[in-house]
Amino acid sequence: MNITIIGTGYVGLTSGTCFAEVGHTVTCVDNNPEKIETLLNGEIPIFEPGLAELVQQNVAAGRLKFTTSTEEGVANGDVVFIAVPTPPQPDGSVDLSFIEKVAREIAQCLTPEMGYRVIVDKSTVPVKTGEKVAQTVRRYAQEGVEFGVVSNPEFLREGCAVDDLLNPDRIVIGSNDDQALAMMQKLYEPFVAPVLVTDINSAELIKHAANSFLALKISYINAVANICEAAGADVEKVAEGIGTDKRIGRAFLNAGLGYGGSCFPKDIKAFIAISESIGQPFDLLKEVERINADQLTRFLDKIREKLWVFRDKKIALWGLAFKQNTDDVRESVALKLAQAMLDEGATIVATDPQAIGTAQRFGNLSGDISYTEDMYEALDNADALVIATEWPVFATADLKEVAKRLRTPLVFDGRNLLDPEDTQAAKLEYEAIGRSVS
Ligand SMILES: NC(=O)C1=CN([C@@H]2O[C@H](COP(=O)(O)OP(=O)(O)OC[C@H]3O[C@@H](n4cnc5c(N)ncnc54)[C@H](O)[C@@H]3O)[C@@H](O)[C@H]2O)C=CC1
Ligand SMILES: O=C(O)[C@H]1O[C@H](OP(=O)(O)OP(=O)(O)OC[C@H]2O[C@@H](n3ccc(=O)[nH]c3=O)[C@H](O)[C@@H]2O)[C@H](O)[C@@H](O)[C@@H]1O
Repeated sequence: MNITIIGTGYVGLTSGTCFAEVGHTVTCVDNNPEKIETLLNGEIPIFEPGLAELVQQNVAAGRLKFTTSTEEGVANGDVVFIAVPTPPQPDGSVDLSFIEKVAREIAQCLTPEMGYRVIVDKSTVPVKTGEKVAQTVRRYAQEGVEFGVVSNPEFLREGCAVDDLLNPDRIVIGSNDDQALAMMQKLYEPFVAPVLVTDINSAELIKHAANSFLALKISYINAVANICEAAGADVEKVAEGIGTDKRIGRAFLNAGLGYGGSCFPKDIKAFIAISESIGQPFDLLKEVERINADQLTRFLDKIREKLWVFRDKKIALWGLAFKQNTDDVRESVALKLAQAMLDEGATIVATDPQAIGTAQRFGNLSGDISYTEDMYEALDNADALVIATEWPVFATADLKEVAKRLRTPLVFDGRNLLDPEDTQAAKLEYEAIGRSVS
């Protein structure tokens, strides 16, 4: 099928490329000319494992192209996806101005001669946005234009987006229009995954409910971790003990500094605002947010307790990205932690396998911070090592080398990556999350 994706960011570029990979012909549109220029030059504007190769192969095969022209995109696509940002407003509700603008732009490019078109919302949007998109397109399109609107939320995780897209747990398509649903089912035929067909409102709600539930799991285990600390238990054992129950599952029970990233913080805020706006306040999610914010404060207290004061202390910081396998630093807890330590006068030498460049460009950190590609070099003469992101390379660090390079052998592990016994063997003083047993 011929499809178009409007918005060539994390979601648009990765999903467009994966649609091309399974045989569709895809036009990716973006109104940022530098981004399109980069892609036309064969470069990828983001780090996502496996993506660069797939983009190259599909461009070479003639199934994937890039343009800044929405008109060209709409002319080429029987199915037109919207994958533009839905950022939070100061009160937590969703700024839908990007979606509204694209709906108008699509409407103005449609003609009755094009025949029936499907407009698909892939961005994460509040329930009932599809109805608004349909109204807007109808209002701005010529008489006689035929179209259907679908909600097809995206569940990919950054860092494993290609695999999540090619092998999804499920595909959700929601619409009140049978012709649109039939076209979407055909589009997804090459994927081996259960397809859940719903009305449009339910599909939109599934996305916010899914992200909120995952965030809830994280805050739940973090609250349990704090109880473990006070009681002298090990949260890793508790997570294993509850996670092996199939009804609960071990995934997303990793205690740590809490969730960050461009999605969970904004989507939880959005779901709180949506539920309030329709008269059904979801206060449980406010507690999820409170626990999440507390994790950072508690961790800082823990470091302060050992160091006494941050001023004139050199901290080796392992991790800048909001999670492993990405260069994305949006809403990264690692950066919030770094800024808090800098504010108290610490000197930081930071490292990250992929996110040094993005942290320098977009992190807005102010204070005495420098960066090194070499995670061991960061440790030289430092008063403590602080681990803030769950990169596997940190989990397998040579702890003898860590102990040798640090000035004082203090390690604060904000992601429970290291084995307490190994740290003991290396003569490191080790603090983690919810692991008070020695
Ligand atoms: N990043 C992620 O892991 C996931 C994001 N989502 C959702 O997908 C949506 C998009 O997120 P990202 O891809 O991360 O955003 P992004 O910021 O990486 O990409 C959005 C792109 O849209 C472009 N754009 C904005 N207005 C445009 C217009 N009028 N015409 C053409 N292009 C336009 C921007 O230039 C940008 O390149 C959001 O609603 C987000 O919540 C959903 C699942 C996963
Ligand atoms: O809507 C979205 O944008 C996406 O948001 C998340 O994906 P992502 O933000 O890429 O990353 P996650 O792997 O979910 O991690 C989010 C945050 O939670 C933290 N986390 C995750 C898991 C865990 O057990 N503990 C924990 O603290 C991570 O460190 C990270 O800061 C969801 O997992 C995706 O399904 C969803 O599509």
